[in-house]
Amino acid sequence: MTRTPVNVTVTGAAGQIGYALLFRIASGQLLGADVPVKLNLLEIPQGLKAAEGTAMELDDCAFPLLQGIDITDDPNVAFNGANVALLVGARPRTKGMERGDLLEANGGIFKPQGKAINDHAADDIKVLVVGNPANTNALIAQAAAPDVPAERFTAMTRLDHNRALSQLSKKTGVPVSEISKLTIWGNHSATQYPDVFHAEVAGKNAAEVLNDEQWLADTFIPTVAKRGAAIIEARGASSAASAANAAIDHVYTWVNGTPAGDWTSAGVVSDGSYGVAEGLISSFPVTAKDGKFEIVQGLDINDFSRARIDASVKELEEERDAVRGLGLI
Ligand SMILES: NC(=O)c1ccc[n+]([C@@H]2O[C@H](COP(=O)([O-])OP(=O)(O)OC[C@H]3O[C@@H](n4cnc5c(N)ncnc54)[C@H](O)[C@@H]3O)[C@@H](O)[C@H]2O)c1
Ligand SMILES: O=C(O)C[C@H](O)C(=O)O
Repeated sequence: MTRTPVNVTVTGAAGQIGYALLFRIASGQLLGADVPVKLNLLEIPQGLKAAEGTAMELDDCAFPLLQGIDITDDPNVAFNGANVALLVGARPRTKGMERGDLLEANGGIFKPQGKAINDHAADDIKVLVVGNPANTNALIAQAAAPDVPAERFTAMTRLDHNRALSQLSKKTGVPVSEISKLTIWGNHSATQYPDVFHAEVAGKNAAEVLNDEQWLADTFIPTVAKRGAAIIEARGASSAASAANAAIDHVYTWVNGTPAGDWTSAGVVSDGSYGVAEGLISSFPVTAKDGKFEIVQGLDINDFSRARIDASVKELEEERDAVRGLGLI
């Protein structure tokens, strides 16, 4: 193997998403089957021992692409030279915690991590925030990294995108491989808006194929938007393997590009497109080319979509204002 390994930093490495993610990264699914990787795992002190156990298992897989594993509880060490950073570790909401408390607790994680990325990561750093509230955590990290181009900070809505693909496939009987141009707009929360109006199902407009606004409003949108809660209810724990899968999809697409004639969804810094306030990290339809996401331009937004996009963006604005009030951005 002559190629220099890509440094991939994963935070929350000892958590359930970490466990589903690390083996796939090490086997080449994140970046490509010919790209060697070095893993840097960041955990809090209580998580270090479990992370060491996972590293032992990674060793035991003898992955040809895995060129080393470092484990630390110091963000300055974990992000040193990082080319890709997956920010998974976050503070979950616990009993009695208000929304402001949750944002503040996560600010205490994502602000120093953003600063460590600013000070120590490689020039080509790409950041994906998975830990919730993902969009606003990404905003906090991005604001703490003024020397890194803002567009390198992204938030994960690919899981929502994949959930929407699957629901549409079930409804229409058309395989997911023949569904394109779906969009998740807004926040990775229950206000998100999965939009089929530009989607194609076996080459035909999805909304016309469905011809059922009631199903969209009463079944499809809530099923996708509340899927995270449904998984927690069923499993007693939040989605892990599907979240790890979406993180793999997000970064693989970012690095290797979207297929011709299709797009995906990602939380990216708004440039004001579609009336989304500039600077918010909101989900958009995006293409990826040459290692860059670009917001798909020129889509007609009907009244049904406009109201739902605006509602989710309003929630993002409220979260932004709350973290601004807390001095986190
Ligand atoms: N965006 C999405 O689509 C999506 C989907 C599923 C889950 N999530 C979110 O991902 C996050 C992780 O989920 P999980 O199931 O792996 O949780 P988990 O509780 O199993 O693991 C989280 C890990 O993060 C670690 N951690 C906490 N603070 C840290 C810090 N400051 N630095 C490094 N590590 C830290 C913890 O020790 C723990 O090992 C949660 O916030 C969850 O809500 C997001
Ligand atoms: O962790 C959660 O609250 C749910 C998660 O974001 C998901 O969409 O599965």
